[in-house]
Amino acid sequence: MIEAQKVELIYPDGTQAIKPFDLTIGKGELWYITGPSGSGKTSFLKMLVGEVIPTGGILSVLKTHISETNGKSIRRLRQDIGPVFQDFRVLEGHTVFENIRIGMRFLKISRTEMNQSAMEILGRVGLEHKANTLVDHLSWGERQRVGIARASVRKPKLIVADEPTGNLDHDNAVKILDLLESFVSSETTVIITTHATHLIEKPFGHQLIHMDLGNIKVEREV
Ligand SMILES: Nc1ncnc2c1ncn2[C@@H]1O[C@H](COP(=O)(O)OP(=O)(O)OP(=O)(O)O)[C@@H](O)[C@H]1O
Repeated sequence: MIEAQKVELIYPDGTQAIKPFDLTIGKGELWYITGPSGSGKTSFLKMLVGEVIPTGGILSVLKTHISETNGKSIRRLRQDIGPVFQDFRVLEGHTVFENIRIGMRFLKISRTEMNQSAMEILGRVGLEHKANTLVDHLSWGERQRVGIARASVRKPKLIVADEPTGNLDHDNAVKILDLLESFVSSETTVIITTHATHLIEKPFGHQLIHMDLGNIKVEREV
C-alpha cells in the first residue's frame, strides 16, 4: 500500500526534514511513528497525503505516485485517506452530526445511507448521544472523537493520525489510541505519530518507526 525508495524531503529553505529512506507498509497494518519534536514525523505524514512532495526518490501510496506532476491523481487518492489532526479541525458552529456529514461529501450514496453511516460511526466512537450538540460545547477528547469519526466514516484504506493524543490526559489518550487501533482491518492501514512512547509499550500487534533528525529507522517489524 505504501512503497518508498530512497525518498527524501528538503524544504525550499534548505531544511532536510527527511533523509533518504526505503520502506514498505502493507494493507491492514498498524504503524506507530515516534521521535522528538522536529524529527520529521509530520513531514512524513504530509508526504503520504501529497501535501508536500518528496524532493528525491520514488513514493507510491495506494498505487498513486506522489509527484509534482500528479496533482489530479493525488486529489483522488485523498478520498481513500482519512486524516486525523491534532487540532481536530472540527467546524465550530456546526453540530457533531453535521461535522461527520462533511467527511462524506464525496461519497456517491443516498442521503438516507449517509445519515445511517454517520449515526453508525458516532455509535462506534461513543458520541451517538451528542449527535445534535454543537461541537463548540464538546470536551477536548470528544472533539478528537469527532475528528476520528469524520476521518473513518468513508471507510478509508488508510487512516493517518498526527499526534492524536496531544493535550489529552493519560486515560483519554489510551482510549483514543485504542479507538484508532480498532479501525485496523484487512482493508484499512492505520499510521499514528506520537511523542508519547509510554503509551505504546505494547509488545505485539504493531510496527514501530523511530525518527530522529529526519532519519527513519524501523525499530520493530511484526
Ligand atoms: N514548511 C517548512 N519549511 C521549512 N522547514 C520546515 C517546514 N515544515 C517543517 N519544517 C522543518 O522540518 C523539520 C521537521 O519538522 P516536522 O514538523 O516534520 O517535525 P515533527 O517531528 O512532526 O515535530 P513535532 O513533533 O514538533 O510536530 C523541522 O526542522 C521543521 O522546522
